[in-house]
Amino acid sequence: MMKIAPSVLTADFARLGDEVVAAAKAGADYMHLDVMDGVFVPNMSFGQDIIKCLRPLTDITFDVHLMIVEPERYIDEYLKAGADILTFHYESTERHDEIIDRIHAAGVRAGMVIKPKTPVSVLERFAEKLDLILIMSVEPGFGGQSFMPESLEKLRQARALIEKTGREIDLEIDGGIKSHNIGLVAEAGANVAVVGSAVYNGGDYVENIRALRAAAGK
Ligand SMILES: O=C(CO)[C@H](O)[C@H](O)COP(=O)(O)O
Ligand SMILES: [Fe+2]
Repeated sequence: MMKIAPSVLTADFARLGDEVVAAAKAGADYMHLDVMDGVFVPNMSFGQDIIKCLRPLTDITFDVHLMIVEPERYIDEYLKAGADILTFHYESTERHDEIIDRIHAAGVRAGMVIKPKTPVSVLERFAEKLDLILIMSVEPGFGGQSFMPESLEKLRQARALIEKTGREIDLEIDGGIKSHNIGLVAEAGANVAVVGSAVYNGGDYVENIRALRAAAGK
């Protein structure tokens, strides 16, 4: 079953709480929260205080995607704010093992994400302890970009890596996912689809999520 993780990046930030609750009620599996610092990516979004305010509004799984340099500086803040899955970029730090261990020590699931130009092979030495692998199918920083088809091969490689571990690891895809390509990413091995604009940019959220799930074909 494909999990749908709406990204609030293109939601109405003036009504952020309502937007999160609406997607959760519309049948989302995870809520994908994109944190950007204006340094790791050329854009800023929101930080731990906003997530802390959203936390009491819903019990949906908070899937936090950190796009910040040296995430080791802020990990504890996001753990306290209520992340259920905390995912950081391979490219953003040199302290990968320490970060994963600190996330696990808080009883939270740890994820690692790679940008489009980073090969899946960098994940090999961490796969044994990751709970989620995230493949970016756009350059991180902005919602509403087009899906990069090269990421299908990376999904296949990441799925093979996950199978080698014999562990249950979510394989998530993020960027440009719509009804017309969600079936392809499902076939390539993704079991979690981040969907920003296809949920929040118009239409009814229940219908948008239902259409994506149907198009995923699983
Ligand atoms: O991490 C992200 C961008 O860096 C977002 O999660 C992603 O872009 C979602 O938006 P859309 O589905 O509109 O592409
Ligand atoms: Fe994201």
